[in-house]
Amino acid sequence: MSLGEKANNVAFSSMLLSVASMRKADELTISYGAPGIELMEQAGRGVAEKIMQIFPTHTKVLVVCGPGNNGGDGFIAARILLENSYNVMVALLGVADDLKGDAAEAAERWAEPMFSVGEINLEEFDVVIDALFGAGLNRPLDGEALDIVERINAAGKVIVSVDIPSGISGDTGAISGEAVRATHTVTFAAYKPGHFLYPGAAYVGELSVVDIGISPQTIEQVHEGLFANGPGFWQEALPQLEYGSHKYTRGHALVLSGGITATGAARLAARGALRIGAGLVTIAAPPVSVPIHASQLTAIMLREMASVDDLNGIIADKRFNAVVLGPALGVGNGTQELVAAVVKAGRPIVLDADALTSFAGSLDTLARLTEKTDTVVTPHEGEFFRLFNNENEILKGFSKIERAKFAANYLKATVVLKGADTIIAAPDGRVCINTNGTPLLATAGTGDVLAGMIGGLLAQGMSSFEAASAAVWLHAEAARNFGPGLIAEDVPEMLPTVLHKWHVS
Ligand SMILES: NC(=O)C1=CN([C@@H]2O[C@H](COP(=O)(O)OP(=O)(O)OC[C@H]3O[C@@H](n4cnc5c(N)ncnc54)[C@H](OP(=O)(O)O)[C@@H]3O)[C@@H](O)[C@H]2O)[C@H](O)CC1
Ligand SMILES: [K+]
Repeated sequence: MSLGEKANNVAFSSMLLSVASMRKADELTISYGAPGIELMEQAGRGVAEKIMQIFPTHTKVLVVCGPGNNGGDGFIAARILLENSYNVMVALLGVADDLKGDAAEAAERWAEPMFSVGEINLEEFDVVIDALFGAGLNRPLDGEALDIVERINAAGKVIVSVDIPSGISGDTGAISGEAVRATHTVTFAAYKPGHFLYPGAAYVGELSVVDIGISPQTIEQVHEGLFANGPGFWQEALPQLEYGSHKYTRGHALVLSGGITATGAARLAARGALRIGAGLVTIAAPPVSVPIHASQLTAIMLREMASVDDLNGIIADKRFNAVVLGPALGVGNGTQELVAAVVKAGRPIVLDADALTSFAGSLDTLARLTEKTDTVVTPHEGEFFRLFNNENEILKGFSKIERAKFAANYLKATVVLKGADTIIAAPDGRVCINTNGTPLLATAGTGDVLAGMIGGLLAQGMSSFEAASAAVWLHAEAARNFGPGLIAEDVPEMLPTVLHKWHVS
């Protein structure tokens, strides 16, 4: 696929750029002959056009500009709005004479008066454009910078942030002191990780990206393997139903069940695997649990598993081509042995919950297993800490992305580090940041469903990183489609609606 085609391919639009790679893209584009002020003109125009799309010309707009190129974008946006008969004023944090380079040129092109942020009464305006800080934020806001951000937040106006809400780190989403709570954020060329990582994700408001003349080739060239999760990223990798499909071509997922008081988790996982499209799903359960399952299963099949030998007997059948272990399986050596048996059989596996906690304190034992077969592990923060707390010295100060990458490399597995901003990290260094997280999922059993959904996609032959990314996004989308009152049992049943809405098979 040529880069040009790639640019149209939605997966391309999923590429995220770090602040450093964005700066490199900027420099490369300028070195190819596009003057920086031209990029700034297009950035400022993108912001102005967002305002003109939403607000009528009599809207009173205040552009608050910072001391750098983020402020430069603001001057351009102000001039273009004025040229389109908008009622615009500009307030500057700092001194116009200190402006340098493209920002100074942009200020030159704003031929109207410039006020200081101290002179401005925010009450007089309808919309505030936050052009204070963007990629160049390098320390917590204080003094006048903090004061104007607090005043902007307190004014209760519509706020459009340029590139990233001022005070938010473009790379981590962390807040430096305080940050602008934007209604809209307009960014350039590509989204940044800080747009999707909390708390930043809660400050951006409605997010949009505008092309400022940085070519797909350049973006591809500086891209460091960071992706925004969504259908655009994995849609092409999803198993497609063909006329020749029959249940065996759609794979056979096996879910291991816990004891008599903990059978629901396996049924939730199994249902998730079936609904996401696995042709067949079987639960392997200890004898005491068999009658419980038998009375509640219909399309999902059931096998008795009294011992590891029984499990070996079951997975000797090569048609079982993905295994989900963990949901309420029990914590201890028994579970470690079940994991070892499935690894020996060489099938793709999903390790969740107890299958991870059983290895707390013996991370290397787990790593020696997970490196042997295609593995997805799905820890939430607590399980992650229990597994990696011996590595705490190394991980101290690591961002969420860096922790997920460390774990993926350590385990040679795809790591789904769950949370409001779930991170999916592949052993090869690629990282996918989820973009549709919802607190609706904070209810018992939704993690079991997710583990099953990943297993169901692995059973259909999808590779781990894409399968985990697709399952995470579809799982959250199903919850969003259901809405308040969601319980785990509802998630699999909402999948058909989501799969249909997003035209995925
Ligand atoms: N291709 C692109 O991405 C383009 C981006 N554009 C815009 O440029 C900004 C980045 O501009 P930059 O000048 O690098 O930095 P900022 O404008 O974000 O910050 C300005 C300066 O502010 C100072 N600073 C940083 N943090 C603080 C703080 N907490 N309090 C006070 N001052 C702060 C810092 O200077 P110092 O000398 O004080 O360190 C910053 O340099 C990007 O976000 C886009 O909006 C281009 O316009 C188009 C192409
Ligand atoms: K900003």
